[in-house]
Amino acid sequence: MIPVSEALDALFALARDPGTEDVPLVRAAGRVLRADAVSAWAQPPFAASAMDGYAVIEARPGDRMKVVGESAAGHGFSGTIAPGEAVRIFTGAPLPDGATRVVIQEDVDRDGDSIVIREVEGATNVRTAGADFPAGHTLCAPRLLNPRDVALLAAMNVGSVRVTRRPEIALIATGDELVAPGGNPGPDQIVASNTYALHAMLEAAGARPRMLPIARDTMGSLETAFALAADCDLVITVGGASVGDHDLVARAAQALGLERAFYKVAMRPGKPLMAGRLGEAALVGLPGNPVSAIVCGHVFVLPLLGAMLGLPARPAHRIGARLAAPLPENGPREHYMRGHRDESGGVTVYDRQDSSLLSVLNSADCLVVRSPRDPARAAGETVEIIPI
Ligand SMILES: Nc1nc2c(c(=O)[nH]1)N[C@H]1C(S)=C(S)[C@@H](COP(=O)(O)OP(=O)(O)OC[C@H]3O[C@@H](n4cnc5c(N)ncnc54)[C@H](O)[C@@H]3O)O[C@H]1N2
Ligand code: MOO
Repeated sequence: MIPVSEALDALFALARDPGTEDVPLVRAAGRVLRADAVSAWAQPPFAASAMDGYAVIEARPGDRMKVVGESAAGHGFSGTIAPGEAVRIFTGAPLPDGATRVVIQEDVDRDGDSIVIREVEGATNVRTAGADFPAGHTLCAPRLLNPRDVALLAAMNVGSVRVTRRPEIALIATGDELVAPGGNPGPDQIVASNTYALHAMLEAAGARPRMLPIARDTMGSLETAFALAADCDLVITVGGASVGDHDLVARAAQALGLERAFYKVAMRPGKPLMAGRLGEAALVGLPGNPVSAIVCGHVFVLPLLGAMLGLPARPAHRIGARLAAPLPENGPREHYMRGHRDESGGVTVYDRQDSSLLSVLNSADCLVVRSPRDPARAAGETVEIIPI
């Protein structure tokens, strides 16, 4: 058994770049930017009014000015303003040449084609050219693009971006006992569940998961499944990873030339995790117990996907949290305990931690990480959690 950190490093070493593609901006959120995006222009590109009012060259209360034209958003004033003149102006409109401030219309009395200034604020109500960002402003790669990035890229007049291609990831549930959800389980059968969680997690994290037919516990069925996954960047099997007579995944993969990186990790749940390289693809063999597979999804598969996408190779993000109830001493394996947080952020772990209990995982909102042999912890102590 190897420690979790070693297993993660071995997984990162298996990550290969799936290449890049260009996508229009409406498809960019959630993708990883791979080429710096540079703005060819400044924003705003011209000095603009921040308010509706009158553009003037300085002003004092009591000044009377002649209104010589109008500047609206999209239709500027073409002339130059002179002392004693004002231009009617609206929010977002270009500031006329020569103007230095905008007096808001609430502070002005209009009298035919003249105005009389009643009050002058401290603010000029002018957005200078480039006040938001200058020409050359750059969004640096690599970066996981969020909706705010997309807005900035749009303002930068970037219509499409170069991003990492979505890795193709095969999901292979294995086991004679499994039927797909909505099917008709026989007397000794159950419904495959964890591959559905993994599919959702991978899709949300930027991959293109491919749910393959459930493989039976035979070498032939497993080899067929691997053949269907031959063009994938990553192949994930679930189940058949342990030491039982019907646990054939490693044997089938080895027959196809698997170069194994590791087998068995000192963690709970997830001990019988296996990984290696199978042809051009990375292979991760997850344990079958539903909670084990999903915990390994958070601890190993999502960080591996992040590395494949070109993001920094790092473990699942952990934060500190206060224990709302005590914890017993931990055993020899790193433990990822299913827990939940109350309104004040205090964490309690569930009494039942068996790795078959999906209903407990479903109630949980975090994994409390216990290092090997972590001593008993009192309520109020801080522990590390992975929000899920
Ligand atoms: N003698 C030993 N037995 C076991 C050990 C061990 O060290 N020595 N390890 C245990 C641990 S820990 C785990 S985890 C499991 C992992 O076993 P496998 O990866 O071989 O998984 P299976 O035996 O195929 O299935 C385990 C369990 O999970 C159910 N399952 C499998 N796939 C799915 C799926 N896609 N959706 C829902 N449920 C699934 C399966 O029916 C079993 O109940 O081994 C322990 N045994
Ligand atoms: O490691 Mo198993 O994944 O404890 O149930």
